[in-house]
Amino acid sequence: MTALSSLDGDTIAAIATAPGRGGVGIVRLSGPAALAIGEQLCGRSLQPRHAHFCQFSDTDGSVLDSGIGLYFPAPNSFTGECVVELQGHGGPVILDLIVRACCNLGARLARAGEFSERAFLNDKLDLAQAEAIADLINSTTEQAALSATRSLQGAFSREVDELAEAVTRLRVYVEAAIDFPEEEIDFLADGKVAEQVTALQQRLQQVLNQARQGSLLREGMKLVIAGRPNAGKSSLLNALAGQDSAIVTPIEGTTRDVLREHIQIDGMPLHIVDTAGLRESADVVEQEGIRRAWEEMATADRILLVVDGSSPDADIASAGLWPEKNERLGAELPVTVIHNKADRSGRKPTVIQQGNDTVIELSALTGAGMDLLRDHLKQCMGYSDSTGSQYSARRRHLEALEEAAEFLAAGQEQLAAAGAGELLAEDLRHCHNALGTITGTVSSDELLGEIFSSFCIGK
Ligand SMILES: Nc1nc2c(c(=O)[nH]1)N(C=O)[C@@H](CNc1ccc(C(=O)N[C@@H](CCC(=O)O)C(=O)O)cc1)CN2
Repeated sequence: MTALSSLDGDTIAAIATAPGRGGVGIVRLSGPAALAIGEQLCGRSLQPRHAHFCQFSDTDGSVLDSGIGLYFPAPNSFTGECVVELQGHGGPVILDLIVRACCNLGARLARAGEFSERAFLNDKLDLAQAEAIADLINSTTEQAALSATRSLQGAFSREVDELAEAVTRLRVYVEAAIDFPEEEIDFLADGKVAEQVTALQQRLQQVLNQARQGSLLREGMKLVIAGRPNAGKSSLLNALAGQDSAIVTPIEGTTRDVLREHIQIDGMPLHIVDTAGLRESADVVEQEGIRRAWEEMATADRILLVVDGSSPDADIASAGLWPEKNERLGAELPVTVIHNKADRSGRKPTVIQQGNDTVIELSALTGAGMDLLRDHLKQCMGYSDSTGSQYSARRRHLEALEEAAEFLAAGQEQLAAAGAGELLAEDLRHCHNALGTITGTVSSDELLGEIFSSFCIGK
């Protein structure tokens, strides 16, 4: 882990614009010596927040480039430190020369994410906002980009902070009640503490639902297509992807390895994995493909179990996989059974709810029923394109929210079972800490290192 959780007083430099060629390229300096280095390079004094056109000169006086010098005095800058931008021409060689000149004057090369990390450590951004910067830069759909912008502007952090404050208020009340042991039970009942915990749980659930949607936009849903050979798995992949990415033949066992496709359904990113047909096989290559199929299923957000619906034993064929599935992956798997080949079975495209299982009749060949499947997948993931996501979120945030919810539930149980204020107070404290890891009021060097080192250099 290289990232530091404290500021080291160094002045850092890096190219802030994308690698490669562009009209303009920016070298950014941040730290106490940024102004001195910037003024030396620009050969003139820099007024705060003024764009100065100047020649950027090396230490030996030779002109490297001409461009704009821009000075943001601390603390009113992106990092909260003294920042100087040298906006030159966007060529990789010339920008490297400018960075090198900065380093010759006392700056050092910035690590990945170090500008954002400094902005975080100087309280310019909280952790969720800093993560939103990376998510904005890396977003692949319009929806994902706009929700990352909302997170960057603090929409998600505000919700989390409000929750954390409400948890603290309640904890303070409960702790005060503990200080009066003989009246504790009354205090807890009078304050309607149980009701307040329930209200908190509901609010947390709302934030969690929003965050799930936001995380989905970033991470995408993993959909694994599985089933017996020749059920039409690859045709289903092609129908979803809208192109012939999988080789479809009538020969059993055509897909021997896993095939991956990335698509989006109304802005919801989907990682589709097509797998080898599940059957007993003596062929070692096929066996390996089948082993990988099970491996992919174990980490799926949803499995589409494809069955040849035109075969008289369609139901048996799907049921036939279950003992094996339960044995290998456990019973709690998100599965949708696809009765494919509706064009041959003559059944109408429909969605049927069978207990916990959903069965969809469709034809990957003609496309009949594919819309039902797409709607079903959006529904499964709680994705609605009409509302869009209010903000972006990461898996890390979901885990923290889930942990916070578990502590609230545990606290609620303590209260119901024993009216025990102390245990509730302790659960509320843990709940608060879990929420704090989202915005970074609670963080470790390790977590910060992990987050910022995955940013690009110059960010
Ligand atoms: N040229 C340039 N463009 C850029 C950036 C940059 O660093 N340089 N950004 C880099 O990511 C993004 C914009 N983000 C920024 C965030 C804060 C401040 C800043 O100076 N904040 C001060 C002053 C605020 C004010 O005057 O209202 C502050 O917060 O105190 C600048 C850029 C995108 N565009």
